Amino acid sequence: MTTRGAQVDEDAEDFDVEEALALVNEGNGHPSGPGRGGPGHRATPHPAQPQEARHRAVPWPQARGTAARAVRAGARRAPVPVSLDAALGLVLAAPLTALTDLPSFDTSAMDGWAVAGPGPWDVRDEGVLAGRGEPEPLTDGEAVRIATGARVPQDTTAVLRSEYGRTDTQGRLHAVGEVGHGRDIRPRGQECRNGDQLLPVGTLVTPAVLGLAAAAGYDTLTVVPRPRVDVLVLGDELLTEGLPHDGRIRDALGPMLPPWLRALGAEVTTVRRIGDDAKALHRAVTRSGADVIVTTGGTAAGPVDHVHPTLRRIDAELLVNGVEVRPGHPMLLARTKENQHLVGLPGNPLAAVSGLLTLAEPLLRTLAARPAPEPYALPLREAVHGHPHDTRLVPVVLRGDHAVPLHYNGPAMLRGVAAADALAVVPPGGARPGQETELLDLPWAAAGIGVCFT
Ligand SMILES: Nc1nc2c(c(=O)[nH]1)N[C@H]1C(S)=C(S)[C@@H](COP(=O)(O)OP(=O)(O)OC[C@H]3O[C@@H](n4cnc5c(N)ncnc54)[C@H](O)[C@@H]3O)O[C@H]1N2
Ligand code: MOO
Repeated sequence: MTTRGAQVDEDAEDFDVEEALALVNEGNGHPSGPGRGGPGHRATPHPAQPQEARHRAVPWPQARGTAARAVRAGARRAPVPVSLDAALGLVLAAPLTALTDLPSFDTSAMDGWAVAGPGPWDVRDEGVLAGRGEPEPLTDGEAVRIATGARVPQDTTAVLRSEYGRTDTQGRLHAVGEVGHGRDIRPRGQECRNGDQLLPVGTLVTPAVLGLAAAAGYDTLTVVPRPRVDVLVLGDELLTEGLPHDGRIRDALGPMLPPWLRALGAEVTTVRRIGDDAKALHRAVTRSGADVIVTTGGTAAGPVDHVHPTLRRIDAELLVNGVEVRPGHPMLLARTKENQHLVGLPGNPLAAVSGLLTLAEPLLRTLAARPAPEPYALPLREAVHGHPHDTRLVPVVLRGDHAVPLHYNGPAMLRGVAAADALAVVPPGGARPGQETELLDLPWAAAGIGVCFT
């Protein structure tokens, strides 16, 4: 569980960078392909379970694999050049190739004197500062005061640090100790030559990448744009302010999903609350130009659960119709148009988080060409009850080398996940204390920086 790289659809090879992105990201083995079910994940329903409720649900690893591979050729947005400050968190669609030598001139690495030949040296009156034009060449036996970062004059043999030099009464400079040839000079091209590839296609743009790009002469970077996501929040019972009253509750998903989706690489283009209105849902889905529509609620079979009927009405292709995971088993993934997918998150808030990480995360990762997070496992500090047949996703905090399960992990609760660092993937049947358990990092814990939330 240690390889890194994005799951890139083998079929999505339609623009130049696709092949390179696939090469960069290949071999990650995550999320699972069809073969990664692992022990305990069944491809068929358990005989003890009601068939009609479960017959279409697929094992959790399979659902993630399907979501990662759902993107067809051409569905990813074409690469665009963006200014450096807009590139953070995106993925390079062109290699970062040095536009200059780095350093671009022989540079003093220290404050002191540039010297030519063996000492003692006559010291020039005027020193050399960083950011100035080409200084006069030195002649043998000559020295000049120089600042860190300044251009080293031609024919300099070394830089003598201030603390290693002393001036005699005649003003001549002497070295304290040896001054090796080339000492404390950063030669032009030491880090790279103009045209060297610094970073490949598929690299996530981090703050360090921005710094390197600027140093190497870039004003813009060519990146894979964020997939556009429309969020549709369903439910007549939802309030957008104040206290719950009269059977109505606060909408927890409207505030939670947009920043989380951004953390997963999306550009959230719309957040709409459309109640339990089948017509409004149909209109919103058919008019959406987003790459991905995320709905919340209405996935089950209740009287006002309009997601499935709407998908049938528009003849959408159901790619995942229920997942053997708790919470969140009614989650779904559909292809609504050639280049558009819909992720149906269940309305219970922790079930929605489960759907976000199970279906939206791999789908958005592929669309954004992002590298997959490196899968990892830690032992659990306490036993976790399992579902008899389904995977459970349980909020945990990471303490030392252990994952500590949190309480308040019911499907309608966010109290556990709000305090969590990760979700533990608890296999069917549960996990013993000390059992190594796969962890899905939550964006705020994994990144440690604001990259993902920009
Ligand atoms: N007969 C059955 N009923 C249900 C089943 C089942 O298997 N058989 N599954 C249950 C499970 S599990 C889930 S999860 C929910 C999924 O239901 P929906 O996706 O249709 O969601 P809703 O019914 O609209 O809402 C469920 C629950 O969540 C609350 N909710 C909805 N949206 C929000 C929001 N934005 N913020 C906060 N809370 C929200 C809503 O009020 C409900 O309490 O179905 C079960 N039923
Ligand atoms: O999907 Mo549900 O959250 O298991 O209650």
